[in-house]
This record gives sequence, C-alpha cells and structure tokens, in this order.
Amino acid sequence: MAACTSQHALISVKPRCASASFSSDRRAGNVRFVSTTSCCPSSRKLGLVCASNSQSSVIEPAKLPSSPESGSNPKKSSEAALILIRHGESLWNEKNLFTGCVDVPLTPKGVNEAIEAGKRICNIPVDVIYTSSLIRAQMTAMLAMMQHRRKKVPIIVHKESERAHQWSQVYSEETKKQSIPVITAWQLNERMYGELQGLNKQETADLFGKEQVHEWRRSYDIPPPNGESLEMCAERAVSYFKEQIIPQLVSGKHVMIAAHGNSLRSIIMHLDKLTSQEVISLELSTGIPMLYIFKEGKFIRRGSPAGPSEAGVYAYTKSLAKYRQKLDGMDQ
Ligand SMILES: O=C(O)[C@H](O)COP(=O)(O)O
Repeated sequence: MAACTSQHALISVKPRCASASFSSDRRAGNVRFVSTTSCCPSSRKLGLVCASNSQSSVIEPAKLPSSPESGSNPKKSSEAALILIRHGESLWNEKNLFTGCVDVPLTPKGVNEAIEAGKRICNIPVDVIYTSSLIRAQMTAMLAMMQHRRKKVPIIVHKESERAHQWSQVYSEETKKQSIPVITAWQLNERMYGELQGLNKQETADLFGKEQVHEWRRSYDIPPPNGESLEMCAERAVSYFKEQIIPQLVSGKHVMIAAHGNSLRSIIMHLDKLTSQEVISLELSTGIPMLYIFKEGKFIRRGSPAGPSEAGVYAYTKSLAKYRQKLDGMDQ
C-alpha cells in the first residue's frame, strides 16, 4: 500500500452549475477521488476480487408512478430523487477515535453540519427517510429534515415489537399526509470496526504503521481485526438498499438515506459502479448531501453541494424544478 499512497494526488472538483449534468461524473462536492494509476500488488489483487463481484447500477426498467409531491405529471415523469447524507461530526470523530458500531451522538459542529445539510436539500422532495440504527445518523436525518420547506414532520417507524408498532400509530389521515416515515435499519450502520473501536486513529497508525491502518480503513476486502471489511459491510448495506429502498424508488417515492462513511461508500460503489480499486480513494465528508436521480432503472448523479445553500449546485431535472416552483407558490 505504501507505493500507492505515496503516488496518490488529490483531485478536488468544484460543484457545477444547475444546468450541468453529472451523469458520468463520479467526482463531486464532498466526494474526493485520488489518482490510482500506479498500483501496488495488493491493490491489483483487490481489483480482481472486485471484477468477479461487480454489481450493475442498472436494474430492470419499471413503471414509475410519480409521487403527488413531485408536482409532475405521472405519465410523463418517471423519476425519483435519492439523497445520501453521511452524518455530521460525532463526538468520536472529533476525538479521532474509531467508532464503527459504537453509538455516539453528534458534536455541536455535527448538529450544525446536519442543519446546513438540510438547507442544501430543502427544495428536493422527500417521501421516506432511511437511517441506520445509530443515533448520529438519526440526529442528522431529523435535523436536516427540519430545514425542509415542505415542513413535514419526520416520524420514526417503530417495528421492534408488535406493541411498539401498535402504540405509535397515527389515527389521522391528514396528519399522516404531513408526516414522513423514518425507517431505521441496522443494515445501514457503520462498518463494524472490530477491535479498533474506541482506539485513537493516529495512535493506531503509530503502533501498526500507516499503511496497515490505511488498508484496514480503505481497502475493499481486508477487515480490521475481528471487524468488517467494506465488502462485508456492502453485503448487508447494498442488499438492504436493493431489497428495501430500490422498490420505493421504483414506485416513485423520493428517498433520503442518512448513514455512515463506509455504509454509504459501499452503496455509492454500487450506484457508480466503482471497482474495488476505485473505492479505496472514495472519501465522504460529514454532513454533505449527494443527490441521485433514479430514472428508467438507472441512477444518475446530479451533484453534491460544497456551498452553504442548494442554489446552483444540483443539476435540477424538470420535475425537481417543478417541485421547487410549487414550494415557492406555497410560500406566497
Ligand atoms: O467509524 C469511524 O471511525 C468513522 O465513522 C469512519 O471511519 P473511517 O474514516 O476510518 O472510515
């Protein structure tokens, strides 16, 4: 890994204007890619593993009824928005500790990041929210959604027991219409970091070597001691995405996912068809939302803002622009 790391060059890409298309661009806003032209043997090995495991981001085209919220004609429009947000800074991000599945809340900075994330997506329709079972992702989802111009109330769906489900029912159709279900799923949790959980990242690198720790943190198929590799994390996160979330998009629902650096890396790897070599260089910042459009069975990246507002950073589709106009109309 040392050879790879030393030859990496950081590429940062500025967000594009609203009219630009991101369809074939894997680099945007919070997603940083690093050149991997010269690879070490272990990276080549990863590439081979990926080739046999590579997943297509195209699923069978389906009939896609549009949500009434989208403000578009269901016959003409067949697209749904997918927003991905990594949680804001957590107390252990701040302390530079390996966190994984330890359930740590946001810092005040993380709270602000979640609020800013919400402002960036305040004009994009959301019908259903998925988060991990960890509080940092749930706080981020809630804080972000509270910034939305549509002012719907995000409500956690409790299905841990029959009673929890029954006791959290809402008995007004009108109130339900003004709510957004928030579905929590352990499958979207951060990759389990095994015996690194709670250790300081810098001290671990000093102890085991920078290359070893980079391999544990970023390689596709090398797990940290007694933890999950990205590949293992993808097995649950991408399966959940395919089984539970894609059907929502197919039915025209606009979806937001608030999750974690590595569970989202595995989902982005799937959406953008990254190889196991390319995913090594994929880094997600805390609290920066990415937007994809699901259309005719394909996922198209539409941008990721680096600025403080959503204006001019997402490549709006026609129906997203219509939805935004509708919100403008509601304000008047
Ligand atoms: O779990 C953690 O420690 C972080 O959320 C992600 O860690 P990473 O940057 O090592 O992937």
